[in-house]
Amino acid sequence: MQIKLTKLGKRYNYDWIFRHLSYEFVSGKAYAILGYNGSGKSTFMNTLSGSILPSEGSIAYQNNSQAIPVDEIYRYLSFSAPYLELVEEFTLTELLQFHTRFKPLRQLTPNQLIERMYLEKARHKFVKDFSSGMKQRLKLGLAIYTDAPLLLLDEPTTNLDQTGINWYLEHVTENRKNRLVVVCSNIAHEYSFCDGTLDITQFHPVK
Ligand SMILES: Nc1ncnc2c1ncn2[C@@H]1O[C@H](COP(=O)(O)OP(=O)(O)OP(=O)(O)O)[C@@H](O)[C@H]1O
Repeated sequence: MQIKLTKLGKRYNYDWIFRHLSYEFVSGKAYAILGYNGSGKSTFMNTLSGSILPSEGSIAYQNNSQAIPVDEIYRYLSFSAPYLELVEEFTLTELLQFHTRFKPLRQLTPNQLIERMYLEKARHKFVKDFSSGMKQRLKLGLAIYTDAPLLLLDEPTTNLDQTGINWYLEHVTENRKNRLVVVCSNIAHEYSFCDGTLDITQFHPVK
């Protein structure tokens, strides 16, 4: 997966969130999008995922040298973010059955994923009854272990304790090979494994 951004800009009403942003993301590398709260990291991530359209400039996606139109890019990505909801009315087993109908896992069964997330005891529990840390481990497990060449992680260690943070770092680093990984963060340990950084504040328009 390769993503080329050319003079990309996004504004809400009269406010430019970022502008004149040209950058290239290449497969096999991990990148951190940095910036303080409210600086535009999530807006950038949502533009990258194709869920919001840029106000100016362009994004070109390529997978195995084949151009992917923006309205198809959702097929190639997995995404975890605090603002993306799990289907809470399902039990864990039902949720995994549902998820894998749309997106396959990376060479493991739903049962093996449950074990890898240390959620065996919650197999038949409704997701709405999970603790916030369990929900976050589930979101990350689904994103990291979905077979997609583009992995997008916004604030990945939200609600995780130190054990959960170590778990995230172990699994994301084990599963980043041959993929493009983009992490939005302002916490150093979340992106310690990244090869490149992009500071979104450098693309704020000068007032
Ligand atoms: N739909 C929207 N309409 C208008 N303004 C918006 C909208 N979404 C985000 N914004 C504004 O865009 C700016 C950047 O928000 P964004 O959520 O991208 O920042 P962030 O860097 O991800 O913040 P945080 O670290 O707090 O998650 C903020 O000023 C926010 O109010």
